[in-house]
Amino acid sequence: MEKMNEWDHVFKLDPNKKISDQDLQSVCESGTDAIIVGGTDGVTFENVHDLWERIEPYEVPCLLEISDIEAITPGFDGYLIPIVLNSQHKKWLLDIQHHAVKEYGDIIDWKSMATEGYCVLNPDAKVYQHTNCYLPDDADVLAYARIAEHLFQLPIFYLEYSGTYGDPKLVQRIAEELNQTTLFYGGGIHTPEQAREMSAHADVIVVGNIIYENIQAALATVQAAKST
Ligand SMILES: CC(C)=CCC/C(C)=C/CC/C(C)=C/CC/C(C)=C/CC/C(C)=C/CC/C(C)=C/CC/C(C)=C/COP(=O)(O)OP(=O)(O)O
Ligand SMILES: O=P(O)(O)OC[C@@H](O)CO
Ligand SMILES: [Mg+2]
Repeated sequence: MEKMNEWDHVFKLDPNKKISDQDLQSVCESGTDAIIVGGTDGVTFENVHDLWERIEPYEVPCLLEISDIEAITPGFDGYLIPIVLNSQHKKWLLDIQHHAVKEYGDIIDWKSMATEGYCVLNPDAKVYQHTNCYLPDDADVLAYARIAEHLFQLPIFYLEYSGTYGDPKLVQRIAEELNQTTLFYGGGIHTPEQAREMSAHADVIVVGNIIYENIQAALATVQAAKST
């Protein structure tokens, strides 16, 4: 499995969105530490496989964030398994994962898997609604971070604001708390200033939607994160 604790910046590509060959090349050769392929809806075996085939020729590590068991495609450098800590439904915390392991446990290469403890903080995000989250206050988030590190010993705690820029003070507070668990921050990073601000606290920043809106702005986040 890739050394995620050495990363600063990753791009997240949504298999359900179109990207030109030129933009994909720019993303893959940007100097980002890795590409994560993942999205909440419309993720299929076909669109994941198609995107993987286009990224595979580049040197950048490429991981699949599994959101649908039907879309698992072999060949990725690693696989990220989300669990949504602030979901109100056990389905998104344990049941889907349990079903997958019960079905495929004999063939899983455990070394290529890493679990992400998501804490979703934007009520307007698709993932928030899809996984039936509630909005935790700062004390709740701190407790989830402590559970991630000390009780579950998760490799990744993911502060997810998908679609909107989050609260740097909260990210700072959570970063101060985590030692072993790698802190991912994702959501609304559109400028080098935002990339720098969140990189000052989070171990890894995740840049997603801006790739599809303004490729030059997306690319500018890489150096910003790496220079912090
Ligand atoms: C060949 C090979 C590698 C075999 C492997 C064997 C195998 C079957 C392993 C499976 C192991 C396993 C335990 C799998 C679990 C599978 C699973 C379905 C887990 C559920 C994950 C989950 C809780 C999904 C919910 C949604 C979620 C958290 C998605 C993450 C992506 C995300 C937040 C995207 C951001 O949203 P976006 O879609 O971009 O939103 P916008 O469009 O609004 O931007
Ligand atoms: O798409 P954005 O808002 O950049 O968020 C990135 C990532 O955290 C989404 O899962
Ligand atoms: Mg997205």
